[in-house]
Amino acid sequence: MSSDIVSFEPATGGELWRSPAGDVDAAVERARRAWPEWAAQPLATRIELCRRFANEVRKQADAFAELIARETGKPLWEAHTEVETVIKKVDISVTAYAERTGQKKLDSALQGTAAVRHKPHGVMAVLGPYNFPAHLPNGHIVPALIAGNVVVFKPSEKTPAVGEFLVECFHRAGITDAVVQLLVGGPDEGKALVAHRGVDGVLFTGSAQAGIAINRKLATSPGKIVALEMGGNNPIVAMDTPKVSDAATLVIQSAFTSAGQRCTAARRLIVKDSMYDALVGEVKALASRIVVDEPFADPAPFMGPVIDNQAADQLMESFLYLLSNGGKAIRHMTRPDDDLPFLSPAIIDTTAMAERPDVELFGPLLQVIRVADLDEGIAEANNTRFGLSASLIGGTPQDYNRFWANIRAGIVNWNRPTNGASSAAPFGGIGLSGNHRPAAYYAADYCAYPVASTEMDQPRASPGVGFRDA
Ligand SMILES: NC(=O)c1ccc[n+]([C@@H]2O[C@H](COP(=O)([O-])OP(=O)(O)OC[C@H]3O[C@@H](n4cnc5c(N)ncnc54)[C@H](O)[C@@H]3O)[C@@H](O)[C@H]2O)c1
Ligand SMILES: O=CCC[C@H](NC(=O)CCC(=O)O)C(=O)O
Repeated sequence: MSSDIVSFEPATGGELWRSPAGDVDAAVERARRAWPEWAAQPLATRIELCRRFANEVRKQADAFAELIARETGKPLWEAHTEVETVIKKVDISVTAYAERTGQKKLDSALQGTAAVRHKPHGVMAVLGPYNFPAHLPNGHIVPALIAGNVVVFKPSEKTPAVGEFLVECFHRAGITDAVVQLLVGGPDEGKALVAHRGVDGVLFTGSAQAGIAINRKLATSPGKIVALEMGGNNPIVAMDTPKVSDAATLVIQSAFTSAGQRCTAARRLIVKDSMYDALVGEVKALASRIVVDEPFADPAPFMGPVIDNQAADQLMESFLYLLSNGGKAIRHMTRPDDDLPFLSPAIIDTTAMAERPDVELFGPLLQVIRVADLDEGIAEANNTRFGLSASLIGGTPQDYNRFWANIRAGIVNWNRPTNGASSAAPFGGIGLSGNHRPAAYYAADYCAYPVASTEMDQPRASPGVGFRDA
């Protein structure tokens, strides 16, 4: 018998929400029964219901943002931006469905009509992370529904209250609670859902560790579509620029927005020797001005706590590991209260480390690596098994062309942060960051499969060669 799923407010440690884990078999069976009717609805009806969902979210925007801020610890202003992306996802997904999975027909007098159309897969399991508990699962759920799938959504065990709120908005919009179901649970329920024979697809956002476990589990189930959106060890490479202050701001935004809890956060500032003193000095000065506080504080903080004490402990340990293995602290990681997961933004020069661990340190911890030139910078940036996002700061258009051509990542930017990716573009990485099924605008691709047909309204055929005369 599994125990309750309980979520806590990171900023206070107080209990926020509690419920027993859900029944995986019952949820999948219910979804299977609901699928034929949902898939048979005209596309226009499914779109209309999703638009009503967006309206419901808009009506509840303040309450939703407040809950996101409480359950994740992110500042209220940032939680509001998450709610906005949830709303905007509907229009973007409608356009994406039409553009990427629309119908195509080619008429030919001899062969009839050649048509390409798309069909939904069936029951989609959506597994969500805690850092964007509404926006990222929603980025799978909405395209899946538009394409005609039904959804069993298991939110992160750390953010079930936001998951529940999101699902209730679908229900209030008139999408039944069999078409979008909430499944409360942790990794055990996640594993059971992934392996369930009634599930046709798994749309996962989370750590590389869990994504790899899912990939392994489904190695003998080629019939299930699997989209894995995982983490990164993202580089921001700084070459020469006279705009040091802007460059430093981009570095700070890349590394420390959401307390560094973004898959696209910059983990490594790779900086050309000639820029090192000026840029790192400015980044350090700006980092020391960052306000870290609880989500509703006035003045508003730049960042809140990390998700829980366990995450804070691991980040402190990682900082100390880097420090005791050749790293030089530029700005120490501090934790004012051992009982709460508030961390100060930390910066450490790891140039002298013989072996830098190629892991995702999911928090406000930026490593700095000094390089001689762009070629060394690109080589260092590619020195990772991940490949989600990468930015070049400064340099010339020729430098950016070289960077773009040689960097291994699904998102490559110039004089822009590594994070803050657009929902109107594909969003995904290579290596340990994803399995070549990018989300956001390209989510339409994995929510439906193409069916090719040739069609005539009457049987018409000639026997062809190799027949004797009748
Ligand atoms: N690429 C992206 O789009 C993207 C976006 C946001 C977050 N992330 C990544 O997510 C991570 C942070 O989120 P998290 O800690 O909640 O991730 P996580 O991997 O711990 O959990 C994600 C979800 O998977 C479930 N789960 C865990 N193990 C499972 C298993 N073996 N089988 C099935 N389900 C399992 C969890 O219960 C949760 O719902 C970071 O690594 C971050 O980079 C990636
Ligand atoms: O934490 C990971 C995602 C962060 C965010 N990316 C997106 O919002 C992608 C767009 C989408 O999925 O619609 C970022 O890059 O900051």
